[in-house]
Amino acid sequence: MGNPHPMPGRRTPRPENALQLLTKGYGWLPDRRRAAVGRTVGARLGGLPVTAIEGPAAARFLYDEDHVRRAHAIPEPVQGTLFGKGAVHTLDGDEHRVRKSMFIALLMREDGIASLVRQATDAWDEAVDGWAGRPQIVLMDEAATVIAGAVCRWAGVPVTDDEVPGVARDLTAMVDGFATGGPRHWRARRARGRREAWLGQLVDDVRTGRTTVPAGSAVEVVAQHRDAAGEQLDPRIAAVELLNIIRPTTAVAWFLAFSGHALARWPENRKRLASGDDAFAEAWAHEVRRFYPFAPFIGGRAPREVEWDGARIPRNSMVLLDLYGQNHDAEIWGDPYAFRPERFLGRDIGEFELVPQGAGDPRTNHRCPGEQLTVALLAALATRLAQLDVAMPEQDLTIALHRIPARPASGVVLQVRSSVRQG
Ligand code: HEM
Repeated sequence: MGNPHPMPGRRTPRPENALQLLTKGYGWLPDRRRAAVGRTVGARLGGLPVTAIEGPAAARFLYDEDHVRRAHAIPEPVQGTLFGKGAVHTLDGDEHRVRKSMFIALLMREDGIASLVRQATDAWDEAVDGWAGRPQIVLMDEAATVIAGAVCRWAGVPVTDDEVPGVARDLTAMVDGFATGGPRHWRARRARGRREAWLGQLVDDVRTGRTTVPAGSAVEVVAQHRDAAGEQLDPRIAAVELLNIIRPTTAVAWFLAFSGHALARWPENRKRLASGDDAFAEAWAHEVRRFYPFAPFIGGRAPREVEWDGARIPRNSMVLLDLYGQNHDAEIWGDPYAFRPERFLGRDIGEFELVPQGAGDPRTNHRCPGEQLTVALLAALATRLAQLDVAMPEQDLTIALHRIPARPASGVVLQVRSSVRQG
C-alpha cells in the first residue's frame, strides 16, 4: 500500500482536534480501511496528519514508547470527563510505571478480584427481589447501580444504600459524555467535578486520621501511594485515580446491556450460559467484549518521525490503534460479524490479538489493569442475567455505530417475572 501521508504537514495537531475523530463513530476507520485496501490508513484532522493502524503487529509497534507516547495526546474534553486530568493514562516512562504499579497491586490479585465479584453477585441477588416487584426495569441502569455499590464498598469508599444510585449515575455519566460536545458532555463534566471533590476530601480525611478505611483497600493504597519523586499524590490526583477504579468497573454495565442484547438476538445461547458452565461464561465475556462497540481506539503521538507499514509518520503526529477495527479483523477472527462465544473455547488469546481493553503486558505498558476483573465480573453477572425469568416488552434495541460510546437505545428493558433463578 502507498504512503498515506505523501505530503505530511509541518504543524503540530492540537489534541482538541482529536475530539473530531470521536464524533465520527466506530465505522469510520474500518470504512476508510476498506476503501484503502490495507490495514494502515492516513487521515487529516484540521489539515494535520493522523495515522490509524490495526493488527497484532501494529499494536506491538504502538505500545513501544520509542514509537508512541501518551503525554499531550489525550484531548482535554476526554480528560475532563472520562479519565481525569493528571491520570495514569497520560503518563510515560518511570512516572507511568510507578503509578501503574499501584493499579496492578490492587486490581490483578486473584483474591481481590474474587472478593469484588462476590460482593457484586450478592448485590445482584439482593436487587433481583426488588426487580421482580416492579412492572419493568432498565437493565443497564440497574446493573450500574449494583456494580457501583459493590465496587465502592470493595474499594473502601463509604456509601449508604441511598447514595449508591446517585454515585452510579455520575460514574456512568462520565463514560457516556466523553465523545460528544452536547448536553451529555456537560453532564459528564459536572459529575466529574462533584466526585473528584468528594473523593479528594475522603483522601484528605484518611491522611489526617479523620476517617479510617480498611487496611489494604483501594482508598488506603491510593491515599498513601508515593509517586516516582517519592511524593504523595495531590488529593485531586488521588481522587482521579480512585475514580479510575470505580468508574470503569461500573462501566461493565455497558457489557451487561450488550449481553442482554445478545441474549435477545441469539437466544440459543441462554441455556448454556445459565447452566453455570464457567468456561462458556468466560468465552461469552470475551465475545461480548470483542463483538460489541465500546472503547473505539487508543493512541498517542510519535516522539520522532517513525515509519509503519510503509507509512511515514511525522514527529508529533497522532497514531491511533483502531480497537473496534482490530476486534473485527477477518484475518484474526474469521467471520468477525458473527456472534459466536464458542470461538473462544479452548483458544489461547495472543497478547496483541483481542484488544477491547488494549494489548501487550499491563504491568509495563498502558494496557487496562482491570481486564481480568472485567472478564470475571461480566462472566458472573451475565450468567445471572441468563438465569433471570424475564419477558422483553416492545423496545428499541438498536445500537447506533455513530454514537460513542454505543449502547442499546432502550438500555434493555426487562420484565422480571420471578426472582427464582432458572438453571
Ligand atoms: C468496562 C470495561 C473496560 C473497558 C472497555 C476498558 C478499556 C480500557 C482501555 C481501552 C484502556 C486503554 C489502554 C491503552 O491505552 O493502551 C484502559 C486503560 C485503563 N483501564 Fe480499563 N477498561 C475497562 C475496565 C476497567 C476496570 C474494571 C478498571 C479498574 C478497576 C480499569 C482501569 C483502567 C486504568 C487505570 C487504565 C489506564 C492504564 C494505563 O494507562 O496504564 N478499566 N481500559
